[in-house]
Amino acid sequence: MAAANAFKLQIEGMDCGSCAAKIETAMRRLPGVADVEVSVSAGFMSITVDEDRTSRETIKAKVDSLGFKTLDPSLAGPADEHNHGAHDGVWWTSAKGRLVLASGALLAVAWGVALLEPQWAQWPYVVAALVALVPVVRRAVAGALNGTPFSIETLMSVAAVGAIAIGEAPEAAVVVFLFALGELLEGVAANRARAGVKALVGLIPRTARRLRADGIDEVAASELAVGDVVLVRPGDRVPSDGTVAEGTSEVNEAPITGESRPVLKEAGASVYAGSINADGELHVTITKAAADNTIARIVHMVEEAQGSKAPTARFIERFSRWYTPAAMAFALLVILVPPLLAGADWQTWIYRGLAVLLIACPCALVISTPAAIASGLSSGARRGLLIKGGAALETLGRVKTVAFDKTGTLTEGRPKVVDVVPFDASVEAVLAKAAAVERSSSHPLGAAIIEEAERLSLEIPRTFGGGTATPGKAVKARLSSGFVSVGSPRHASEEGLLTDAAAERVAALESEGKTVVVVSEGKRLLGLVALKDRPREDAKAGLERLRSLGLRTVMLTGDNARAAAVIAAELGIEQRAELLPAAKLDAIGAYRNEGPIAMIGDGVNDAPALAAASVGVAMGGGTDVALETADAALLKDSVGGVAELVVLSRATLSNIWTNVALALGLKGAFLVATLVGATPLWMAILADTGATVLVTANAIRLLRFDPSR
Ligand SMILES: Nc1ncnc2c1ncn2[C@@H]1O[C@H](COP(=O)(O)OP(=O)(O)OP(=O)(O)O)[C@@H](O)[C@H]1O
Ligand SMILES: [Zn+2]
Repeated sequence: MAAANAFKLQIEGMDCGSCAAKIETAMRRLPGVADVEVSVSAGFMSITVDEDRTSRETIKAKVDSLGFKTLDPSLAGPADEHNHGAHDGVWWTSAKGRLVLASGALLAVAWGVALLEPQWAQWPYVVAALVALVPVVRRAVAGALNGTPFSIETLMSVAAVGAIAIGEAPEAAVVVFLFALGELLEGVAANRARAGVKALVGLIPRTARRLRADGIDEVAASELAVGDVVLVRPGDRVPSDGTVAEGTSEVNEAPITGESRPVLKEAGASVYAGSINADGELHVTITKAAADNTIARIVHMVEEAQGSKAPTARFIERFSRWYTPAAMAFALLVILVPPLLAGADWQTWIYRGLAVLLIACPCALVISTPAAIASGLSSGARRGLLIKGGAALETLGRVKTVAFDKTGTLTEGRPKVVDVVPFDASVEAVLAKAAAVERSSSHPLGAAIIEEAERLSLEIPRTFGGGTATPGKAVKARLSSGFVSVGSPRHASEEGLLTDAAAERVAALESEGKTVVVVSEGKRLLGLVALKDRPREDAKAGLERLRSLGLRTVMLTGDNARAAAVIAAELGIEQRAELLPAAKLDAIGAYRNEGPIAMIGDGVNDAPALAAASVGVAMGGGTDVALETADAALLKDSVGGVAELVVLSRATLSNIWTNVALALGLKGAFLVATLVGATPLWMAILADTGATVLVTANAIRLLRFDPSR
């Protein structure tokens, strides 16, 4: 069976960003490899390969031969089982850590020998340099054999061997030690970011109290099955996603939404694994197995997102591909030109050329972007701002216009019936027939009508065959008395159903900010139902903050123009109303021509609009739809979260540029200093290792960044 298989390998030891390119190049040279993507920040490789042509073992052996270590996540157990990746142990237990220790110790010994017996000192330094150099040279050779001759390791090997050759062994030893130290540090930012998100899973309790007919079992939370009922006492964390079967309590959902404000939960409400039950006892019916819990999926999504490369990261990777050979060529010129053309001293210029090689090392530059993005995504996830990749994050940071859907986004999405105006039927008949038709619709207006009919204990008639909905217009179904349609006044007047008197009533209701639907049977107008939705509590403040960020805000709605104008005026936002679904897409397209646009919707009936925008953001407290549909999701129901998303994305972008400037600036300064002979070799490596430290520290700052201020 010839099967192209896609699988993932966890890879340990990828700290310098160019490692990814090196592995990808080597993989593409293997037979049967269709697709490969390596993520340094997430520490894994996704590969699609025909396993008849190249086996999984060969692939692993190949990756290992390049100087990394592979772990098979499918062998390591499910993702939530403390599969904390390679870097969880203390640093000195890792291969890189041990190398740093060994190389540092040898360096110290050599230094001691130099103090006591200066004439012997050269040799201990050579040993110290070679020991730390062996793994580097091995990786350089493996890279060269697999299609990446110009790697960071090549730069390093040439520089160190060259230094030993010209009798500068002490400097060579310090340089390889600092290089090893830099490599150890390079993973720190990404690891901190990864650990920050993983910690969320740690909030799920390990055990649960499962209710049985005759008592309570204490079971592992991972063993809970859908349908089990568990007891959650005050102070306990919810062990798995579920719905409240019994009891009332305030629950803190901070692990999901990032907002530690108690939410009242009653029978029927959903609760999420990891949230804390504050005051009452709850019986919760489990609806998700451990691996499908919302919080586990969020962590998984963030890890995937950290793995996908942002455009800037791709650019820098491509850049470093020609950068390294160019740097080597430049170093060669530095060595050759002054002695040959100006008769300068060879020893001096070889020394300076080698320093140029070290300065040219691109590690700091290569990690500048992924380190910042990993931190930014992680920081967001812990505040209920879920961004599904570096590309979405970059777009969010550049957005010019923010468009909002009205229902369920700017408003609470729970409209209430406020007036029923009967024409050719009783109030009860209008509501009951409308409710019957709306049963086949998922529209919030429909839900409100059904709720009102039920509140009045009306008998809702039966329908024959399903209903048919015309999105943005109406929904229709057949009752025993005939075809009943519930729809927008505009649709009704197109159908010639609206009398002048009715149209006047509609206009009057609409200018009070209400949404009116027309209920008709055949060609007979039965009546009108007016509904009203409330703006979200923080809608006004949230929009103001967006405008203070220099963004244009606009509300796009299918609702009537009068009601839209009333709400828009209240919130202070531009509006476009009576947009049929296709017209919404056109409007988004038009804004998009002027610059990147973000569309915010509830993800339920506006998925096409979210997809049409430069970046789609779904808002809806941890619902599945919100999680799956868009490029980003707000896990808290707040308009203010949109501004936080933009602020966080902008901060991440500027963090990236600070990193790039730090890396390039430091290199530039060292380059000048070296050419005029002011920098010794061992200091030249600081141009890269030092920059790596600065870049890492700067990226980590994002983890503590608070976008709500
Ligand atoms: N199931 C339905 N029942 C009654 N009226 C409907 C239904 N579906 C659509 N309509 C009518 O069409 C209009 C536009 O609907 P549409 O779904 O496009 O917008 P919306 O969801 O109400 O508002 P927004 O676009 O802000 O989310 C509604 O205001 C209503 O008058
Ligand atoms: Zn480097």
